[in-house]
Amino acid sequence: MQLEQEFVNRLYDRVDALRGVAAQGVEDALTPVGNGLQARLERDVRVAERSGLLAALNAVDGSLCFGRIDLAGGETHHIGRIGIREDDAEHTPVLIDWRAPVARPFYLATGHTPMGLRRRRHLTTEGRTVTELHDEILDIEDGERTGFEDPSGDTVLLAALNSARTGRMGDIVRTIQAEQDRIIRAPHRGVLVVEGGPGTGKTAVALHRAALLLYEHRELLSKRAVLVVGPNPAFLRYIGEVLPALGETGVMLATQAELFPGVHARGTDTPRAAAVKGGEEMAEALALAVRDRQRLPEPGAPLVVPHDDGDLVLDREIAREARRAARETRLPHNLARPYFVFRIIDALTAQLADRIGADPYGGPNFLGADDIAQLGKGVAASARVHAAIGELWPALTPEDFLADYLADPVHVPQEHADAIRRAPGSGRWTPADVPLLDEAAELLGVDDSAERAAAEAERQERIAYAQGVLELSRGSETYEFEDEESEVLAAHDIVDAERMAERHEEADHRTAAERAAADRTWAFGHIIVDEAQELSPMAWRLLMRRSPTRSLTLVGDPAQTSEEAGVGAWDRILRPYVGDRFEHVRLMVNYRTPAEVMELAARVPRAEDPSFEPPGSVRSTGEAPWIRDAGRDLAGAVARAVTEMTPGEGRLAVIAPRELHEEIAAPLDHVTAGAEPDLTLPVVLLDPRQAKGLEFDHVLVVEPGRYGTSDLYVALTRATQRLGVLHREPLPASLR
Ligand SMILES: Nc1ncnc2c1ncn2[C@@H]1O[C@H](COP(=O)(O)OP(=O)(O)OP(=O)(O)O)[C@@H](O)[C@H]1O
Repeated sequence: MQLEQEFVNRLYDRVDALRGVAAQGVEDALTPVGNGLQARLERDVRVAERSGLLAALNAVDGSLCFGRIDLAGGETHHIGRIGIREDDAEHTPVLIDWRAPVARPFYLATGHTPMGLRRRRHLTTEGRTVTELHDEILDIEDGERTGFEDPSGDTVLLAALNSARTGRMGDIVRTIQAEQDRIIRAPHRGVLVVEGGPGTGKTAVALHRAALLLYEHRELLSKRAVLVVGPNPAFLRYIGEVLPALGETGVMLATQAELFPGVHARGTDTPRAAAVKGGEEMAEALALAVRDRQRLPEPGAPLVVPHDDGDLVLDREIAREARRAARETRLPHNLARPYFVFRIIDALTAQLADRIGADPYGGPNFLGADDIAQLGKGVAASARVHAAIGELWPALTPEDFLADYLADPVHVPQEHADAIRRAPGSGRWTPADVPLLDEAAELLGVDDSAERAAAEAERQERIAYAQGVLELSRGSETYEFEDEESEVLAAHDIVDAERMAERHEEADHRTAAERAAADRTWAFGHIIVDEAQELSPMAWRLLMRRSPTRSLTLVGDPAQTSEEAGVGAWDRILRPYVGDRFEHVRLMVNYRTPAEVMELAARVPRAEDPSFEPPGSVRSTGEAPWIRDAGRDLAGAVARAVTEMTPGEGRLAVIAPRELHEEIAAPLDHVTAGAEPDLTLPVVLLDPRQAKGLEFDHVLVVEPGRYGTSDLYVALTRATQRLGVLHREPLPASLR
């Protein structure tokens, strides 16, 4: 113990030194470096790099080192959250990053396959103090004993599983199990589907896989960022500290509702509406609806546009020809629009020229090319002409287009249209609208020609300015050199005005994750989707657009699926995007829910599928879950149960249908509830959907008769210790 403590002391000395260097580095980098643009740019890069290092060092404080492996040859390696090297010429490793290949036997070695190890040691620390050691002998021949032998081999794992919950998920680097390690390190670069029942560590594994990918492909991924998509904001907050604790910060966490920049979708849909909006058919329906917005005047009813030189007649033929030409470009609606506009203006100009310059005796038109160009300018400048064009081929934003579409949904069966119809201006965007907005944005495209023109104008201005600077530098040369070959290099010799202007453009200092959050067309380096079974086909279309390289880890459990639009079979989801080039792995051991609780929970899916088998629990508590009739006073019964179950340490969740929340919360002190409850408080009130992916020491499920099968299964599998069920209404058959 003493030796390990000395090692840990040395380690923290080194960390403190590194932290000092990093902090100094940031400070140095922040001090002014003169006006040189290159120097400024380099400084910004240094600040970003060094503060990243500083953040990583700060994040991993506490249980920095958690393991040691002793090799048969006598070598030993300490394993930790990040790698640390000595300040010597060789940069000798002192602490091995858990992700490094050298660390792998720590997770995989067994008595059967010792992988060259004699011994594996788990170090438990509190702050910087070593409090426990647990050794496993992996070489049976080895007679040496340390006095810290752990005959069961899983004391550290069980302690982690039994520890009180904090309301925030922790990392599992100390105790990653072999089946999990294989998934975390799966070399597969494409789509990996991780399936497993409740509590099998799917989320933990996916996050550690992200950390591993960031470690192995740092160069690429720190530029492209990793996106983690989860089912709700509470869940994202619950898992939000795992990657920073592993020293990784280049990650964007988002729910579906946040995946269209500029829109925060807080509205709600009926389950039916969400299902329809999520259906594949919507892609085709929206595409057709966009085409519908490319109109022609009715036959025999041309648009007549008053113009200084006489009325212009925009008839069906002119519009049809312009529309054909614009559609032929195959560009999105807004980008094809200029082609439509030009054709119409040309046709109307020709019409005007014919009228004005026509020779009454049938000779050639009187007007020359210049006259016609002049007429064209007049037509192009006419607001009325543009208004008429706008009626036929309007410039559309995704938001306006979708609001119009939802007011009167077309190209879907009548009953679907009825389910999603929404009066214009009523209601807020919903999560199910987000993939539709994204689809619309794809179909419409952004005609940024105006902004680009403005940007170009600004660039020209900068060039002109730079030109001025260069002229000045020329002017200030000494006369002696004026007529000779200059021997002095001046600014204008090295840079031309354009390059100088470019250098003046402001560098973008945001992190990749920040830039990604603001950019709808961002291509992420890797995407993790938790509770992936919840996503609709339309949501998959959105995500696949954000992952052109198809580098994804998908996590899910079909038995916990609740959304009507959720697609059961991975194959059906993925085939359109990657064919059969995806890997599918399963986790089989439940680390969360004790066997007693699982036995009860499994009755729910089994009522529908008698062959259903849940994952096996790794531990049991000896405490059976209870089911009680609450009598008349449900809220009172809940309050009594809460008092009885509230842990000294740890967290209790009351899971109840939303419509009962007000009644239940009334007699409870200090309960947190609502759309974004604070999971770090001792008692939290959730509806079944909010409970997805979360876990608590104790769980009280209220009125289970009102839940769907999968929601009830989710609710019953959230506890790490005790489960109680309270009901006033009849129980579902599976729990009777
Ligand atoms: N190897 C491990 N060591 C310690 N704890 C672990 C390990 N694997 C999983 N756990 C713990 O088990 C619990 C369940 O893990 P996780 O939430 O990742 O499961 P899940 O499969 O995503 O569950 P669900 O589908 O029910 O949401 C977490 O507290 C996690 O930290």
